[in-house]
Amino acid sequence: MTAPAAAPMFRRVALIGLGLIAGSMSLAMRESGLAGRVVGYARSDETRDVAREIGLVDEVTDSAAEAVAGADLVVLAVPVGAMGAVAAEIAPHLAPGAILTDVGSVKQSVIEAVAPHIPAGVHFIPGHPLAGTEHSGPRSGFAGLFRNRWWLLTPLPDSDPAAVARLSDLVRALGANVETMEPAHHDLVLAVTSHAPHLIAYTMVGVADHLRRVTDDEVIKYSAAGFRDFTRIAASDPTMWRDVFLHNREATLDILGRFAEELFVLQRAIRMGDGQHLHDYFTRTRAIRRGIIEAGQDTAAPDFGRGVEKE
Ligand SMILES: NC(=O)C1=CN([C@@H]2O[C@H](COP(=O)(O)OP(=O)(O)OC[C@H]3O[C@@H](n4cnc5c(N)ncnc54)[C@H](O)[C@@H]3O)[C@@H](O)[C@H]2O)C=CC1
Ligand SMILES: O=C(O)C(=O)Cc1ccc(O)cc1
Repeated sequence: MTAPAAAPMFRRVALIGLGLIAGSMSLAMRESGLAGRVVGYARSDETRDVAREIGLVDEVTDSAAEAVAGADLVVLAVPVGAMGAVAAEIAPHLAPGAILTDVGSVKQSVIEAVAPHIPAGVHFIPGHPLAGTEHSGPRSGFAGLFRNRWWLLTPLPDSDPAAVARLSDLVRALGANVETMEPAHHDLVLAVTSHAPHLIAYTMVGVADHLRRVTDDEVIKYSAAGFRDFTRIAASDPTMWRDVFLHNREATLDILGRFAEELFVLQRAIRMGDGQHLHDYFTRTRAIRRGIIEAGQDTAAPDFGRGVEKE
């Protein structure tokens, strides 16, 4: 539950894309009266139909232009590879003085794709909630998604501080903690904490899938906790993650290079029977986990058991 708001912070909020993140924003904003009206648009008929059926927003429009007309807050919540095209489509219809933000997992490429389309007088403030699950689609959202999670904003050098403050207030009202960051730094940090780990999980599940044939499905039957955690991550939306890797290429490749080097060192320690090295290494990594728990930032997403509903 988010805290009830005395008065709406935005008169009309337009959500472009109606999946996990937009749906969760809508549910949280409506639950606590943060928006006068929440309107939404998604590209596929099926997603719009589901959103209407479950009452995800106050109104589902049949075009992005209709959704953003008169909105004082517009949120782009589509895969990062689609942000530029959506921005070009809505740009002529944005109201002067509106705040435009996005929730994409990558920041530099989204800024490059979106900013050139945005008319003067509209405040573009890129953002990224560090909150999510492996589920996607209009049925996957829930109001509590952002509670106690970070929401990073990467304002542009000429961003209006009053608009940044207004968006920060909304994000806090959704239950999140706000921090501002340089876009390039964001992309490097997220490559370490989210993007490379997702690729490693995808790879591990792929390896197990290959092995299935030789182990007669035992890797599935006897799935222990470690592997199950990987399968949760590797069930994440293929379109979203394809776009993340293609649009945070350099940072992800840098981190994966470092990962491979470390892996070789550990492989060698195993081959050489160097138990001291392994023990020292695992002692250091355990301290990192403990630090995360102590900081109250255990972001392990619970399994909400929702089906994956694609657009
Ligand atoms: N899933 C997660 O855990 C998190 C995702 N993000 C970011 O948030 C954004 C949205 O992700 P989700 O809500 O998880 O995705 P989702 O797959 O649940 O929803 C995406 C929505 O965008 C719509 N869409 C796709 N292309 C479109 C286009 N060209 N025009 C209009 N609508 C279009 C789809 O119909 C769908 O409604 C992505 O950029 C992702 O990187 C950020 C934090 C966490
Ligand atoms: O489900 C998980 O474990 C996540 O890591 C969710 C997530 C996915 C992508 C993001 O950009 C932020 C958070």
